[in-house]
Amino acid sequence: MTDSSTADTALRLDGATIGYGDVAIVRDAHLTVRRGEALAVLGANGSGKTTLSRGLLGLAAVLGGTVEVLGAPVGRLRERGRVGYVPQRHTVSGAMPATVREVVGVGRLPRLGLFGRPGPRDRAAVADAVDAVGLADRLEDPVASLSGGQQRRVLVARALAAEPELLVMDEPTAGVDAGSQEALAGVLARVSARGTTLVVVTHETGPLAAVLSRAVVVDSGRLTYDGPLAGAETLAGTGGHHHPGEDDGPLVPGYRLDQPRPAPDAVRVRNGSR
Ligand SMILES: Nc1ncnc2c1ncn2[C@@H]1O[C@H](COP(=O)(O)OP(=O)(O)OP(=O)(O)O)[C@@H](O)[C@H]1O
Repeated sequence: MTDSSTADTALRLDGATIGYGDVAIVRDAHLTVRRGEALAVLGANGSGKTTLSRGLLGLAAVLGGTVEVLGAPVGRLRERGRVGYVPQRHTVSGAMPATVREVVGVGRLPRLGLFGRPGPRDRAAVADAVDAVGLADRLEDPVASLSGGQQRRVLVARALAAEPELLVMDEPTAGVDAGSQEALAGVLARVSARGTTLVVVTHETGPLAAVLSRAVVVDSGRLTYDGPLAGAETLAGTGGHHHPGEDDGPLVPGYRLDQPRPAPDAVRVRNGSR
């Protein structure tokens, strides 16, 4: 528990257990994120990172404790545009005959009133979002004609178009070409500088290390680290039993946990589906 006032708090998890149906994946998580922070969520494959991020959006169930987002219990936030989401491994369907402007325009819909029509401010927000991800010259192009990395940038722009106060991104750099990774890092730096709170689930902090100041590590559904990004390297994926010098490589910068790793000497925390 902290003394942070609600107005300064973007996220508050208090003993939060998050999962699907009645299966708990993330257990007893305590976390307070102030507005404007840029948080990395690190951890091995299957540790529960995505589930944690989906819990912030009401896409996974809160089975215990509380999850508050922008001052309201998750799911109770009335203006949906205040929270943006870029889901995992998602590119725009190649079959979708839509232009970049159209796809990004969809992201603006939560900000339009009921029966609302886009006005100049909405059009400017869409153009700004596309500009921010470096695709202004592709505005009228079919998204299907873009590379995978560019399509991910379109999805980031779609989330930015609503001018969210909190932006949750799941593996934004995974499978993205180097040019797009650099562009994304620049976008996130600018968005963060504007005061938007960022939560970025990632396997590889390298491309975004300059943007992400704080990290939590999820290990078998438990938060095992919360602190500076640089300090996460001794804990992520090892349940806190890492010994310096072990041959499992640094996490930061350029850390990857998707490669086979030697088992830590201590028994890992039970992989909990309960
Ligand atoms: N919709 C679902 N229903 C039930 N269980 C699920 C569901 N989605 C994920 N899980 C389970 O939750 C656990 C954690 O998965 P999650 O996707 O949150 O991990 P992750 O850390 O994001 O992994 P990755 O890095 O591989 O994406 C896994 O055991 C997975 O099988």
